[in-house]
Amino acid sequence: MTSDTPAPPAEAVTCTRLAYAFGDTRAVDELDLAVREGEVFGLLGPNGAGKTTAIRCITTLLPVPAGMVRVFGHDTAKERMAVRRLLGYVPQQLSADSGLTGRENVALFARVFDVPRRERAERVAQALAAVGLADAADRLAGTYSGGMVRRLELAQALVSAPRLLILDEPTIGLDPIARTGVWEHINAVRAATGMTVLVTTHYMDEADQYCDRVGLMHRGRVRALGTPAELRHGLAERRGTDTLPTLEDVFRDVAGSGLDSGGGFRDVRSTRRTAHRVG
Ligand SMILES: Nc1ncnc2c1ncn2[C@@H]1O[C@H](COP(=O)(O)OP(=O)(O)OP(=O)(O)O)[C@@H](O)[C@H]1O
Repeated sequence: MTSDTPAPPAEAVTCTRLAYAFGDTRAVDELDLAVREGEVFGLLGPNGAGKTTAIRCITTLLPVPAGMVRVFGHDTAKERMAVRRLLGYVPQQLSADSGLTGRENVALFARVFDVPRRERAERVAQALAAVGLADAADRLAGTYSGGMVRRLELAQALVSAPRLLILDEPTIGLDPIARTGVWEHINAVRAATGMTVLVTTHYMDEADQYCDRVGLMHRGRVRALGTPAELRHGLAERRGTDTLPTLEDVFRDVAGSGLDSGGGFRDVRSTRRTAHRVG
């Protein structure tokens, strides 16, 4: 490569033929995926597509029985601790404690992730401010709204200053205003730090609006990959239509009839009801 050729973006996450099965269920089926450094990448799919299982392999919470996963070049099977130090993870399950204040919750994560003691108080305050919770920091998390709880969990993941932030369904169960609030804070932090964000969602409209690129996952594999605009224009061209299809149309096109039997997007009943569970 000559010196004036720009280097291709480094890969934050690389999955090569990643497979994971629960008994006879192939949750992840030879998945190939590359997330570029600095992008917001959306892994989209209906319930059961294999998104959470893939994410758990990437975070090292599940082993990699077949294939390979690398995070910033580190093999998750061989360098588990190195990988864990690079990432912040907000799981679908509640990770905040209702009996602690927002500040105490974030401080707990700062201790677990070995943030140096002398920096802790400032880093905790910065993480809370980054998600708009500075004023509510000393209230019990049990008094927070669903959107505030999600932002608190975001602060918990951010306090270790990760290079890769992984969010599993960050807006599930939230009302539209709270969903927008969560995304605005994710974007602001990304813009300020340049961190890579890998997010799973089944909300196609959010992915369209907030993700740089998306991978449409169905039955354990990514079936289409690109920017939301590329995928939508690609389908319009294939159909020879002037009306721009939605990302959900694209998904239905690549998943075919299998989508209806496997669960669509509109009938997803899964609501996290975060505030209720914290309270
Ligand atoms: N612990 C488990 N034991 C058995 N089967 C599982 C387990 N976890 C997931 N599965 C199955 O693996 C497949 C993929 O599930 P996964 O949770 O990864 O999908 P998902 O796309 O994240 O869906 P959701 O949005 O509902 O979380 C599904 O068929 C699911 O039923």
